[in-house]
Amino acid sequence: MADNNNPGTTGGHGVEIHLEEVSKRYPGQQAPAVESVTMTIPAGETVVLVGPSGSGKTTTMRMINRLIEPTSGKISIAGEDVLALDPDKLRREIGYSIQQAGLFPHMTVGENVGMVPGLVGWSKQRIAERVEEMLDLVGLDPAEYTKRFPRQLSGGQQQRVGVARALAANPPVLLMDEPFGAVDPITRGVLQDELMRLQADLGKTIVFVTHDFDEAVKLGDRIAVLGERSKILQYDTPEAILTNPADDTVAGFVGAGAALKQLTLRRVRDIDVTEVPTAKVDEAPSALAERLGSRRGAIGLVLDRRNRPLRWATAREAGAVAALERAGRPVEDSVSLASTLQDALEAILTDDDGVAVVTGKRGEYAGVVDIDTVMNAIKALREENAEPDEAAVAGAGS
Ligand SMILES: Nc1ncnc2c1ncn2[C@@H]1O[C@H](COP(=O)(O)OP(=O)(O)OP(=O)(O)O)[C@@H](O)[C@H]1O
Repeated sequence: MADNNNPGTTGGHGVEIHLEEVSKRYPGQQAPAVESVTMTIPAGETVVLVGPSGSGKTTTMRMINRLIEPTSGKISIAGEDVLALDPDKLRREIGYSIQQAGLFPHMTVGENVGMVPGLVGWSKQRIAERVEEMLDLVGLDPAEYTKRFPRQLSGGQQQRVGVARALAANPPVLLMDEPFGAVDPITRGVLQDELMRLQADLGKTIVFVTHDFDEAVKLGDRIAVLGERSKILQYDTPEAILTNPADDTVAGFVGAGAALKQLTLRRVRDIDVTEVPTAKVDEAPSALAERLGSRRGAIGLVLDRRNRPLRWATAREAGAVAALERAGRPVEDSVSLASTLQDALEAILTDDDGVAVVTGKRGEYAGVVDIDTVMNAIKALREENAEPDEAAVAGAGS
């Protein structure tokens, strides 16, 4: 599976994983921990398993690399029967990263990262290059960290090394079991962003276990919500689960604020921004006042010579100054087209007039968003993810 002739970071593209009626009954247990799970994890996607403690997430994941042997059922990776492979060889071809990084304490960072490439017979030279490349990839300076021991790193740094180690032999599949569970929320957010950035380049097939639904929404192309014995309660995109939970249990797990969580899935560029009257800073104040007209409370923007937003002003405020550079109040905050709708909402809620200015790549004015814009986007999302039969009814007239 792993393409060992390709030491680059873009080889080892994801492959499909398929579980067919997979069950696990631990010795001495009455009930199975996992009962007859069937699911396909598409090549190159990140699938997040979420569910309450004890639902069997870890057991399900560990059966994929046979750290736990299934009692019955079939598992294939890229069409190959996993249960027919040598388990040691299998595990070297699947990246694995766990909470608290699981680094070997008596080995240096470099030795930890280079371990699997060493086991599969890479030359010393190639391993050294790979270690350097991997540490770079996860944002650790190789010169500073290669020779350190895990205990000489922060929790977040250890997690980064854990990810570097999982990726080192360029596996097509990565299994991640609550990899960011042991770090503080801020570091966790940073590590999640880094994983998303990495995955955009690498296109691995990632199976990720968490009990944090927000993490699942952020990272997953698809989410499998698991109930007892790993029963799949819903397996769908984050949008679909948020807008249309399959049953009350899923709804409970999604939790309060499902509509708000959807706001992290959409970017400002995905919605229709609106326009307000504008004037360049060296125009006469009366020009802006005229464009704003007599509508009470209407607000416009003063732009600098390069079209960047400078100040908010009403017609009255524009009329009260000799030059627009002193009209109204400064634009303190803006969101970009790449910002999430959640960021936009936050900016709207903290703005005195309830509007957020949107800027493009070079900071140029691109429009504004207000609460109506965001509400319309939520409505559109809801319609997009309506039940199939609702959609059929809606579409029947056309
Ligand atoms: N080695 C074992 N022997 C017996 N029972 C086990 C063993 N490992 C796990 N179990 C049981 O199997 C069930 C599923 O455990 P598993 O760790 O897969 O759940 P999980 O969803 O990952 O939970 P958590 O979120 O708490 O980590 C639990 O009831 C657990 O007690």
